[in-house]
Amino acid sequence: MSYVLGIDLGTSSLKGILMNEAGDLITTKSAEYKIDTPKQGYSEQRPEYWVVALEAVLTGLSVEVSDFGQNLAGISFSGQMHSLVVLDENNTPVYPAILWNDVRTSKQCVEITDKLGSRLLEITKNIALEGFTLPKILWLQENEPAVWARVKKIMLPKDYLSLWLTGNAYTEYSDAAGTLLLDIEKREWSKEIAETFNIDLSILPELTESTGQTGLIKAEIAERYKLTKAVKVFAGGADNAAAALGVGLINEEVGLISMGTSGVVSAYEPKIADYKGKLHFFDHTVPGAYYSMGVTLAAGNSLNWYKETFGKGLSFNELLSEVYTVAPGSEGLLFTPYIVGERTPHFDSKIRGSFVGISAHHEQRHFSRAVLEGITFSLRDSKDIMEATKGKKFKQLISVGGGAQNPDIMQMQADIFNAEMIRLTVEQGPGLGACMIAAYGCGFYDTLEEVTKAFVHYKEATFTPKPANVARYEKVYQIWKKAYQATAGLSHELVDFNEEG
Ligand SMILES: Nc1ncnc2c1ncn2[C@@H]1O[C@H](COP(=O)(O)OP(=O)(O)O)[C@@H](O)[C@H]1O
Ligand SMILES: O=C(CO)[C@@H](O)[C@H](O)COP(=O)(O)O
Repeated sequence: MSYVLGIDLGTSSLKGILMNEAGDLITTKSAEYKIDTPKQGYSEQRPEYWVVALEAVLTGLSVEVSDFGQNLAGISFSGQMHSLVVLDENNTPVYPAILWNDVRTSKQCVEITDKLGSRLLEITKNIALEGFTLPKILWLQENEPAVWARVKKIMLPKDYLSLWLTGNAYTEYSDAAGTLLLDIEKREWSKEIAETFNIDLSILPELTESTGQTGLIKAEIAERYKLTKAVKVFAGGADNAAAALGVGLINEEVGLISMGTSGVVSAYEPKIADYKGKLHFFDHTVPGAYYSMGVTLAAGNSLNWYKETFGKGLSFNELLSEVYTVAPGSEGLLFTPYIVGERTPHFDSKIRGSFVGISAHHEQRHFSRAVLEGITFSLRDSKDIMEATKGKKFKQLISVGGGAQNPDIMQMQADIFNAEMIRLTVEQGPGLGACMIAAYGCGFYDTLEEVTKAFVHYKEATFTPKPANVARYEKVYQIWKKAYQATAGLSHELVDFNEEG
C-alpha cells in the first residue's frame, strides 16, 4: 500500500507523520530546533535549521520503515504561519527567517495602517499585526537595505521546504492570506498593497490551492532516501488551516483549540465574513472555504519558559505532576501569559506577563497550575469573542497541539470552556491535515470529505466539564480578565525603560 507523509514545520520542532493511503498511522518522527532571540522582542530561525530537521526526519523514517522508499507516493506540509523567508537569485536565504512571534515591527504596523486605512481590512480581511509578513518586509526594507536589495524571492516557511524538495517556488492561499498581501476576495496578490510598499510582484511566489502539486522530489534527494516512485509534492497549508482539516473542521459544528507554541481557537467559515479585525480571517486548506481564529501568542511558549526557568531538566510530565493536587483557581494565584506581548483580544505587543496574588503559602505546584490556567483563560478570551460574533456556543471542541497530551490540561480546558473536549487518535492535527492533502492530491480519494472519513478519528474518551469547577472558574476568570488592564500601564513603561537601555 502507498504511503503519504505529512510534514508539520512547527515553531519548536519539525514533525513527520507517515500514514498509508487507507489512513492508518505507520509512524511519526520529529526533530527539534531552537529559536534565536538576538534582541528583546526578536524571534528568528535560520531556514537551514528546518532543512536539517527535515533530513533527520526523512533519515529516521527510511531507517525505521523498511518499505518507506519503495512506497512513499506523496508529501505535503503544514507550517508555522507568517514568518518571512528571503532568498537571493540562487534560492539561498539572505537573512534569518523573522518569525510570527517576533514583535519588532510595531512602527511598520502603524505605517501600514496609516497608508492603507480601511483598504487593508477590505482587501485582506485582517488588521496590521506585528506577527504578519508585510510589516516584516517593511522592517527589512528600512533597516537592512543591503539585504533587501539582494532579495529575489519571498517565501513562507513550509514553502521553503517544498522549494528545497522540488526546486519550485509556490505558496498556497491559506499561508498567503497571513501575509497581508493577498486580496482574499479576488484570490490574487494585491497589486494595490504591493505597489503602496514598493514590493515587486515578481518576488512573490506563484499561488496555488493547498491541494495543488508543486512538483516532484528532485532526483538527488530521491536517491539519498532510496525513493523509487516519482514522489509528488503538494503545497499544503498554514499550520492552523492544516490543523482545521486534520481535525475535521469542514463544517460549522465543532471548534478547534490548539495549544502549540502559540494558542489558537478557530472555527470553519463557509464564506467571507467581516470580523473587523477582532478575529483573524484566512483561507482554509479546503478550496473555497475559510476559517476565523483568535491567537494567544505564548501558550506552549509560556509553559516552555516556565519549565526552562523554574523546572530546568524536568520533563513536562514531571513539571506538571502535582497540578491535580491544587484546586481550580490555584488558591488565589493568577498568571497572564503575555511574555512576548499578546494578540487576541488585546493586540498589544508591549504587554508582558505577570503572576498576581503570590502568597507565602504558594508552592511550585500552585505556580504550575496558575501557568496552565492563565494560558487557558487567555484561550477562553478568544473563544468568547468567537462565540459572541458568531452567535453560537461550541458544545464540543477538538483539542490539538503539544498541550493536548496532558490530561490535567484537557480537564482544565473542559472546565474553563464549559465544553466537551475531544482528542484525535493521531495526536498531531496539523501534520494529519498535511497527510490528508497528500492523499487527496495523489488521487487516493475523490473528495476531501472522503479523506476526512478515512483519516480523522476521535478518541472515545472525552473530557467533560465538572459543574463545580465550571462555577469556580467562571468567578476566577472574571477576576483574571482584570489583570490585563491592571498591568498594561506598568508593562508598557517597563518595556520602554528596557528599550532605552
Ligand atoms: N507532555 C506535554 N505536556 C504538556 N505540554 C506539552 C507536552 N509536550 C509539549 N507540550 C507543549 O506543547 C508545545 C509544543 O506543541 P506543538 O504543537 O508541537 O508546537 P509547535 O507546532 O509550535 O512546534 C510545547 O511548547 C510545550 O509547551
Ligand atoms: O501566528 C500564528 C497564527 O496566526 C501561529 O499560530 C503560528 O502559525 C505558529 O503556530 P504554532 O507553531 O504554535 O503551531
